[in-house]
Amino acid sequence: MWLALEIGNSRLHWGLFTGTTLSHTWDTDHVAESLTQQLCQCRTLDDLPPEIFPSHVRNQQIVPDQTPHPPIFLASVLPQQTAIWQNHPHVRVLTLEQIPLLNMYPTLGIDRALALWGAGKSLGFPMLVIDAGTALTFTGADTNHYLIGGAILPGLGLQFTTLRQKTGQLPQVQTEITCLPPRFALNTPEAIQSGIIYTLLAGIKDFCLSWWQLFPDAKILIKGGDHGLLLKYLQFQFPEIAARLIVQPNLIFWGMREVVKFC
Ligand SMILES: Nc1ncnc2c1ncn2[C@@H]1O[C@H](COP(=O)(O)OP(=O)(O)O)[C@@H](O)[C@H]1O
Ligand SMILES: CC(C)(COP(=O)(O)O)[C@@H](O)C(=O)NCCC(=O)O
Ligand SMILES: [K+]
Repeated sequence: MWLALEIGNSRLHWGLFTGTTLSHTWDTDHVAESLTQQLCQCRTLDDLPPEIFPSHVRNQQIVPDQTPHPPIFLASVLPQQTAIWQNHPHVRVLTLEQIPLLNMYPTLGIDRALALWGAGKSLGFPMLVIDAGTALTFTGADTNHYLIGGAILPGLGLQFTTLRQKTGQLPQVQTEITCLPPRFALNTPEAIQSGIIYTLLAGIKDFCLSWWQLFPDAKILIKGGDHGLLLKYLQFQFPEIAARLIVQPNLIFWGMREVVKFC
């Protein structure tokens, strides 16, 4: 048994594996430094505090009582959180060197590399992964596992939040709406929704078309906290693109499973 922990910019993503079988996933908030001591002293899974091992997972009784603390394989894009976890006796920090993708650059996010590796190994290369997380990223590799590259932009939630935080009179607006706003809006909330959502959708469409120009018929997978919303909006606006995207929220864990096999 082992735990997979991905530390993203918004939250922690957990996976519980038995061998290569992913049995449970859950998300938690980032960990406060004050919890570090307590974490280091946990000897069994049950010792883990509810902030880490929430009751809705614990109550499923997926692990017998007194199960020794399993190793935690950690992939993080947040140095402050890595610092909190890396001295934990059960934590093993994964690095880019362990991922067999070719042509990676040193500052590539390990979340992007792992998701792409997991997607490609499971469903075949060429592969493009769209991660609709805090940031929205595109990351692609060709048939030879050679990183073609990608792009990074503020994610859906972040676009709304930044607009509010960095302006004098723009409100926080709902990211979740039941139908698309009018393109040319006559009130502030809908003008913000129109601007962010239509440009994001046009951008996603453009990246997908560019990918299919390079690799006709190649797969595109989508994941991340906002994948559901973006896909829903995409279905309204560009249904033919939406129909070709494959949803797989657990790509990171697929990638970690591939890498951990060799640890
Ligand atoms: N329960 C939630 N907590 C935080 N963010 C959420 C939640 N549900 C959806 N989101 C959306 O998901 C985005 C973060 O995506 P996620 O993949 O969890 O992030 P990361 O991997 O970067 O930590 C947020 O910007 C927000 O718009
Ligand atoms: C682009 C990211 C911020 C995405 O992080 P996320 O939104 O998934 O939390 C992260 O992958 C990162 O810090 N990357 C380093 C730069 C790069 O990949 O080129
Ligand atoms: K992520």
